[in-house]
Amino acid sequence: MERVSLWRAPVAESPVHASVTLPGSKSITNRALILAALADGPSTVTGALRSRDTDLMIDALRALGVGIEESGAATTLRVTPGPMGAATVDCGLAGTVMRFLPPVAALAEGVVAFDGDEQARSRPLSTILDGLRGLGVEIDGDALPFTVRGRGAVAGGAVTIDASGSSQFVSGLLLGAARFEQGVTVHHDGESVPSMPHIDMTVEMLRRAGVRVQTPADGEANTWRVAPGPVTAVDWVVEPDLSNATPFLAAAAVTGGAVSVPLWPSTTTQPGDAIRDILTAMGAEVSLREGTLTVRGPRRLRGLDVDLHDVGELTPTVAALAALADGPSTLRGIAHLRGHETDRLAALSAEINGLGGTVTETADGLRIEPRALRSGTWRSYADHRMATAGAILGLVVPGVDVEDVGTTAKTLPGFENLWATMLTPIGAPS
Ligand SMILES: O=C(O)C1=C[C@@H](OP(=O)(O)O)[C@@H](O)[C@H](O)C1
Ligand SMILES: C=C(OP(=O)(O)O)C(=O)O
Repeated sequence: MERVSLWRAPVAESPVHASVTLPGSKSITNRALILAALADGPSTVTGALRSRDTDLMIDALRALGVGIEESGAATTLRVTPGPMGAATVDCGLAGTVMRFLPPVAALAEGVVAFDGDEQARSRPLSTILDGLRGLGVEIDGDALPFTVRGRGAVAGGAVTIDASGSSQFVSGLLLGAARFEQGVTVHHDGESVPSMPHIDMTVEMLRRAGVRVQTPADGEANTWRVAPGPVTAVDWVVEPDLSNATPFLAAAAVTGGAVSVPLWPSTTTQPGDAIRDILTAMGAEVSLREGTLTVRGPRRLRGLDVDLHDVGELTPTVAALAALADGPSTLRGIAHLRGHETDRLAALSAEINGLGGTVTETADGLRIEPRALRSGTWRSYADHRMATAGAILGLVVPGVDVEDVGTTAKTLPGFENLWATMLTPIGAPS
């Protein structure tokens, strides 16, 4: 039987005081790579995240025929578009790869075969594959593995999809659409679309690349339109990953310490920015001064009732915080998390309850009653954010063994070292 590695989450012996610099955003990096691959000339991506999800994107684009070279540093990439042809794409467990690349593959001349991790085969995908079929693309399959029969051109046009399962269905269709003959008009019909800031990120980056985009804010409800036209090469500068900053900020909140994250953008479409309001609502003191975000933990962490529909990515961090609060919490609006890396609602309730907590799943979220937690194994389910949630609990619950902490490499390689450095008292030898 395969042995799963266990990582004993370090306990914070005293309130955590640290400054933590985070690598680039996964979501911005993978969008920049796609837009650079479709651009009318070479682009650079500075501050790119290098992690499993972004390296899978790089490998896939290279396989399609795009030139991607490191320029001086691994985080500075020079991207040179080229003729795209037949390729094999490994999506791993990356939603951004499995949903953003099929429209790009449709523009290649040749068969592009997609596959990914076993666990990725159950992530929702048919919405975007059917959407592409509606735009004239030939695809075999409805989930991983599937094949796109690229013909070097896509007709494009209007398509109606139900994107209530993932914002990435909308983002994926929009990102490639300037290169479709008629562009695209995506109309959403269904329950509300989650993770809207991520669609705003897509729109903002398309506009920065000179693409004309209409959004529901321009008047037509639930409708996004991308005009056909060139994608301008841009020198992208990637912001730090604010979602990956949240476990570190949570460390201040649960230990009554102070953690700073430099280079916090003053305005951003990253959903991680919402952690400021969430931690404030839980009683922490949060300040953003001269580009550095600082969280000072409260003496008592309050429970909260919060709708995370727009920022579902933050749920594992918020659930860990809630499990350590002094009153009950309700996290709502996140039914779509059942289709994330794992069913995060089931995983969070099983694991917190496994440590003695009281968490119940609701139709669209979690209800968390704080309890004194005890030691135990914390399963990660190949989910980077499950692993970091276990690390947060382990700061104050001795004896939490996180399974497969290496899964954090999906978006944050070297997480354990960053975590250990955060816990090293300032001035102590590291
Ligand atoms: O477009 C993106 O970069 C992302 C969109 C969101 O997906 P969902 O809309 O499926 O939640 C988010 O959770 C994911 O981590 C990244
Ligand atoms: C949902 C997530 O990832 P993905 O991009 O694989 O959907 C996430 O990072 O929380």
